[in-house]
Amino acid sequence: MSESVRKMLRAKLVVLGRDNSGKTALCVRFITRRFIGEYEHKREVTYRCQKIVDKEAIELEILDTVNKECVGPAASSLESSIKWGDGFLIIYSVTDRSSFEAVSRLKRLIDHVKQTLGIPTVIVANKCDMENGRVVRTDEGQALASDLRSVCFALTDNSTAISDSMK
Ligand SMILES: Nc1nc2c(ncn2[C@@H]2O[C@H](COP(=O)(O)OP(=O)(O)OP(=O)(O)O)[C@@H](O)[C@H]2O)c(=O)[nH]1
Repeated sequence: MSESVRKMLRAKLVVLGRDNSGKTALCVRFITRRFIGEYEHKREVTYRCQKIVDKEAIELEILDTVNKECVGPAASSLESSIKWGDGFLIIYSVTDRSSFEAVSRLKRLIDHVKQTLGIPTVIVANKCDMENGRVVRTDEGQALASDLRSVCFALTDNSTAISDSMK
């Protein structure tokens, strides 16, 4: 098939994680390549953008969720978001242990809803610039990612490192 008629690949990504872990900051940074301090935090937003992945253009839809618990009234909304997604980013803050503990629960829910263990999931350790406030060690993040058969990235959303890793 010629390049011009070839359909563009599409993927739907869902960004999950506890409140204040940095989901929106990460999405905004990914889309705009800038760290922006002021933005709408408490709203679920779907971003659309095109990126080049492995030399191929891909149209991404990125769902930035608001914090939803795996149990209780918000659970069905969380499950709907998971059903919608093709791939997942689970983000925690290295300064907040409860956000780290939420990662396993979210990953288990993804596996349960998708009924398979092979769903692409990346775990993101965020706020690595806040070394003084760190309560989750790097090796804990790596061990968890390995337990959950996921990839783990350490990021800080307001450094240049992220823009390089996310180009
Ligand atoms: N120092 C530092 N602050 C960050 C980083 N990422 C996000 N923040 C800040 O952390 C706060 C929470 O970030 P958000 O992106 O709103 O977090 P969220 O997960 O979307 O939060 P909810 O909307 O409550 O679910 C904001 O004040 C951000 O500016 C980071 O890498 N380093």
